[in-house]
Amino acid sequence: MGDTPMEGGSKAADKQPASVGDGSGAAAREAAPVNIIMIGMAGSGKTTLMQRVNAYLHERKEAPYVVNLDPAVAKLPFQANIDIRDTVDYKQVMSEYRLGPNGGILTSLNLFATKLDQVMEIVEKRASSHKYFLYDTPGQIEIFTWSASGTIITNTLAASYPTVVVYVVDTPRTASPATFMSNMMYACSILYKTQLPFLVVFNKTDVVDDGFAREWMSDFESFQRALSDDDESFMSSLMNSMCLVLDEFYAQLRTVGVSAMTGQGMPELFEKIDDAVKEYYDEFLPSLQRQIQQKRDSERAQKDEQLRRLMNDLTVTEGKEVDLG
Ligand SMILES: Nc1nc2c(ncn2[C@@H]2O[C@H](COP(=O)(O)OP(=O)(O)OP(=O)(O)O)[C@@H](O)[C@H]2O)c(=O)[nH]1
Repeated sequence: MGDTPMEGGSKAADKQPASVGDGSGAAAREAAPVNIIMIGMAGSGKTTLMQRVNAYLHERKEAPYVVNLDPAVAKLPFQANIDIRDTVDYKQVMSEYRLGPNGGILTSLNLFATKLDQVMEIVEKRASSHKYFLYDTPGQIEIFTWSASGTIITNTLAASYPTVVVYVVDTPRTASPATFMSNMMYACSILYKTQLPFLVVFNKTDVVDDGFAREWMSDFESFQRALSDDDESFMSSLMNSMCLVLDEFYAQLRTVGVSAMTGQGMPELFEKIDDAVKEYYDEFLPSLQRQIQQKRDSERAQKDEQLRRLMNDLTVTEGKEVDLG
């Protein structure tokens, strides 16, 4: 098992990660790369979308930098610049620690996270030559979004450069009100957990158009009608109440419909990503800077208090008289 995230076979330099700075200058914002983290249920089309976005950006002469964070993926349809599988052997982790598939993915991710400083060094080196950095994550969504290592990876990326979470939805499989609501609640929980600029991508629109989703999110009554068509049970009335809760989530939510298969919706996807980057600078970054400042202030206050106590405890004592004769 390698212990160093590899990039084209070369070792990362021994440097600290870059910082996004205060992001105040237009030129600095323009020059900063953008991290796009693909998250979604198994089979929603993350990997296919990665491949499509990769091809689209190549066409735009903006070749992205691609990072695979799924240790268990058998075959990638694209060339990853950094691949977790080059650092951690998922099958070896499973047998060495006697783990099942999910435990194997989680432990592989934990091991990889211990080398995150090296990843960030590579990212920093590549930041001037790539506008977009794409991150594919495991289909076992909770392993990335609810694990300490997933949080460390996400927070480290977001503290360094503008970062957008792209939540991929399998549109044909969410066309029933119950599945739609469950998926949106999941999306809401991920937004709440990461607190990052967020974009819901309704994928597979070549199979089912995402018009129904847009209508349900913008018109509460149309969703209620769909619910009552569905059934009249307790679940339906529970979903009615939850729908009210989600209404506020929808009001702020950025969505786009795409087909990773045909490429439909790619320009619109990037318009929304640009919009999410703006939110990163306008809201996320100032809030992050406030948190950092508060942490520093509280650490300083703690140190001052320790010093004050130390000084209070100080007393001058007179020793025994020494006979110099
Ligand atoms: N029709 C259609 N099929 C799609 C689209 N995107 C992905 N698929 C299909 O959906 C299936 C799952 O796609 P993947 O890209 O492997 O999904 P994933 O989310 O990466 O899956 P995991 O790795 O299990 O998490 C594959 O059969 C894809 O061909 C799309 O836009 N349209």
